[in-house]
Amino acid sequence: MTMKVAFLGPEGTYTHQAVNQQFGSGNDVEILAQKSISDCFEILNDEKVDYAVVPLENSTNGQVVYTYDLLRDWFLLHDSGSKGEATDKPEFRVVAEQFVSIQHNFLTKAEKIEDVDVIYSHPQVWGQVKNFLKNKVPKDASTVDTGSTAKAAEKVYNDETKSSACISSFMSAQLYELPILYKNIEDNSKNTTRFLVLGHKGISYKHDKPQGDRGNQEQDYVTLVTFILGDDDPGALCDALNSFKTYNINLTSINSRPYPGRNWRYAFFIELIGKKDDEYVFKSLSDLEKSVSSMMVLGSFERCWRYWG
Ligand SMILES: O=C(O)C(=O)C[C@]1(C(=O)O)C=C[C@@H](O)C=C1
Repeated sequence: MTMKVAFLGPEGTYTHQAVNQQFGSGNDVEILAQKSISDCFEILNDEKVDYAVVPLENSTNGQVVYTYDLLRDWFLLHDSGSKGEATDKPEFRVVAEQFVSIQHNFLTKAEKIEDVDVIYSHPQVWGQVKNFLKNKVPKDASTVDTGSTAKAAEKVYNDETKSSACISSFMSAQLYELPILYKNIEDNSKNTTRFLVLGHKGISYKHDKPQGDRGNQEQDYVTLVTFILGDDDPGALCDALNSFKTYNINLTSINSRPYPGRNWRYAFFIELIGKKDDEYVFKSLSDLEKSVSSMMVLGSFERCWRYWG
């Protein structure tokens, strides 16, 4: 049975590569490119696809804030921009993760970089190629954000002036027949982006076989939780996080995003090691319950073998 997978498109994005890693590119997988990360959430919620793959964070410049804000809106507010409590929560959850090594290339039809006056790419890219932008790009060239790195390649492909360029993947260079003027221009050679696979059901289809068997160890599972603190008590966050210590829960990361409606109030995202079902999280974090006004388990899933490099 064909599996339908939505992803941030068009084809050639790094998210497309994450889809290929997770599901393969056989004819049992139908991929549906979406214009935005938000559209990936919408089409999954409408159950028009089985899974949606979205970028979450990058090892060089951190959070993909668009995705964090969508997780907040869908799971804590549900109706983005609303000030009240979340209405009906979505059925889908985070069911897997992928890690893609991000090697950026400077693609253009121009003969030399001095002829380039505009550079397109996804906003997440600029922070990953700071040295290249500072040392190689003409000072009067402008940078323009696009919905994805492949969208940037599409724009350069359609540009007759030959004075535009994009920072995109090798796959985009091939798909949009764009010459690579500079290869691997990322600041950090280990530049990696983490992607989430969202779905209504677990990953029953394991294409991405790990190399070697680690066995079912605690650190082979990750649980993502999001919550909003209930009041302005300065100790509320410490109390909340202390409950993780009390229950000996291995907290690996905490992120935050503004919580609409009240300045300087935040939605928190925490990551725990271990396979924790909702009941365990809510039960063992009961102390947390006292200090939070809303909490959701975004998913509990297997650690992708690529995490270990
Ligand atoms: O634009 C793409 O190609 C994407 O897949 C999105 C995205 C991102 O949002 O982080 C993914 C990896 C890179 O860090 C740059 C862009």
